Amino acid sequence: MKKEYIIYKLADKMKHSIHFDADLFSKYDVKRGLRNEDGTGVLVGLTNIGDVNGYERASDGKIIPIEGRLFYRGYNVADLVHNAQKEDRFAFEEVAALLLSGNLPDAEELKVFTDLIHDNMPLDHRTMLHIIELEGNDVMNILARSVLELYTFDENPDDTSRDNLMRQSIELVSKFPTIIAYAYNMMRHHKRNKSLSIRHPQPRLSIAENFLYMLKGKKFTRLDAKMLDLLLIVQAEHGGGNNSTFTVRVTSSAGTDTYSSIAAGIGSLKGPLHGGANLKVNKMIHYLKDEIKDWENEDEIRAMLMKVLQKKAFDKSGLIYGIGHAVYTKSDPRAELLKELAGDLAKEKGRLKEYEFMLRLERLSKECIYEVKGTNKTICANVDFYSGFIYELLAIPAEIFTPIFAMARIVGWCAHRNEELCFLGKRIIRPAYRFVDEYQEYIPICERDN
Ligand SMILES: CC(=O)SCCNC(=O)CCNC(=O)[C@H](O)C(C)(C)COP(=O)(O)OP(=O)(O)OC[C@H]1O[C@@H](n2cnc3c(N)ncnc32)[C@H](O)[C@@H]1OP(=O)(O)O
Ligand SMILES: O=C([O-])CC(=O)C(=O)O
Repeated sequence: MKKEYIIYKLADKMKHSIHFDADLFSKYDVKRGLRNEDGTGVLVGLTNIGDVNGYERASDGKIIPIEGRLFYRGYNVADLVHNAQKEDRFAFEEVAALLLSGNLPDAEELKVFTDLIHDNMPLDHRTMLHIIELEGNDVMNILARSVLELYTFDENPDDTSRDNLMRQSIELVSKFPTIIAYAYNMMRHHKRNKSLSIRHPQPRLSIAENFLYMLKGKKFTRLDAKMLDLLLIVQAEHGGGNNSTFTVRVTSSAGTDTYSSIAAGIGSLKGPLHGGANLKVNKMIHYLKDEIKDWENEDEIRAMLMKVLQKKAFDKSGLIYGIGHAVYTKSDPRAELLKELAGDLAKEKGRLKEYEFMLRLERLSKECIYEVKGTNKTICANVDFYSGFIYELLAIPAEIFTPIFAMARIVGWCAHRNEELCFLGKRIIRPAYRFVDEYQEYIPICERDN
């Protein structure tokens, strides 16, 4: 047998060994995807960090859809965003301090915390050299690789005491923007022959400004940086159950080091059903803009969306990216905030026609999903639907849409890791899988005929 053939042979056998009768799930009361029968998440923990509200329960236990609300340490995120806008200041650092510590910092604490972030933004020259030397073709993978490497340069990497965890958390929040900006610039240089710029972070700039500066020098406005700051705030945390944060909690519960756990979270966030959806939305919108001749013709839009849902168009997954959510029903509060911002920005940049096309797509996608899936769950646009459009208006390249999500979510991941490792009564996370195949008698190799 040829070596190449063994791959196909093993894969073919695997095809038969991964089949389960659909009725086995209900027979054994399996919580597929850790979901209850009504689609809500199985309760697996307690947290003091984020609160994601997407529905209420009627007295008969049925779900009542509501407008979504998101709280960080008990504060409504919409209030945090609107106050930052009203006071015309950058607030991602303040939100990071709040999420990591549990308290809104006072002016002195915030200043010292921000100074500490600036101190930690530069990379060890070996990390920087490895980003340049090893190159790479995906910023999320380069980010994960660089985070794993930080273990080597940490003098106390395995210590899970509270002080050490907080030090590591602040260092990670500080270093993510630098790694992402350098990784992207290196990739651009390598893949597109563009000049390579390594700009050092500047001490008096906010994280959002510093990131844009490291990415593209002085080619950004204060308004651009304020938009990015708001995007970072709304993506910083989303409870313990979202796929990447849960990954961080699961790996942390085994007692592994911070860098291994965070690298696992990055891998999860990259998935197109989770944070990677922002890149998919961007590609999907470009595809639809090219394929649909008249952006105002609802029949034409509907027909194309139906093709997407029937796996005949776009990536043939049958998904309309940026629509649907595991918790939210009537609305994702982050999508609502971003929709408003996208409208203002589109007007300013003369791209209202595209914005109106997005609004139309959002409305018609929901209608088409109801029609095709026959689901009675109320669905809405999620945070990823409008974030990519705003990044594009800010001239941020698509390759770093998901990495920017990671730059924000590193805060939530660290807060949850620290909670998982420090709460009294913690347990290693270990759910169960029921074996449903047949038990076999061992067959000596000379008697097998495959
Ligand atoms: C930051 C974030 O992670 S936000 C989410 C980003 N992800 C996306 O935008 C990807 C597109 N959306 C989806 O895949 C889903 O809506 C998820 C993964 C976000 C949530 O999944 P679930 O909670 O399991 O979905 P839900 O129970 O509401 O789905 C019911 C049915 O509608 C389908 N559905 C839900 N959303 C979509 C969608 N956007 N396109 C097509 N079908 C959809 C489901 O596949 C399911 O169909 P099935 O019963 O035939 O399998
Ligand atoms: O909560 C989820 O399942 C996904 C999500 O929106 C996030 O992580 O921001």
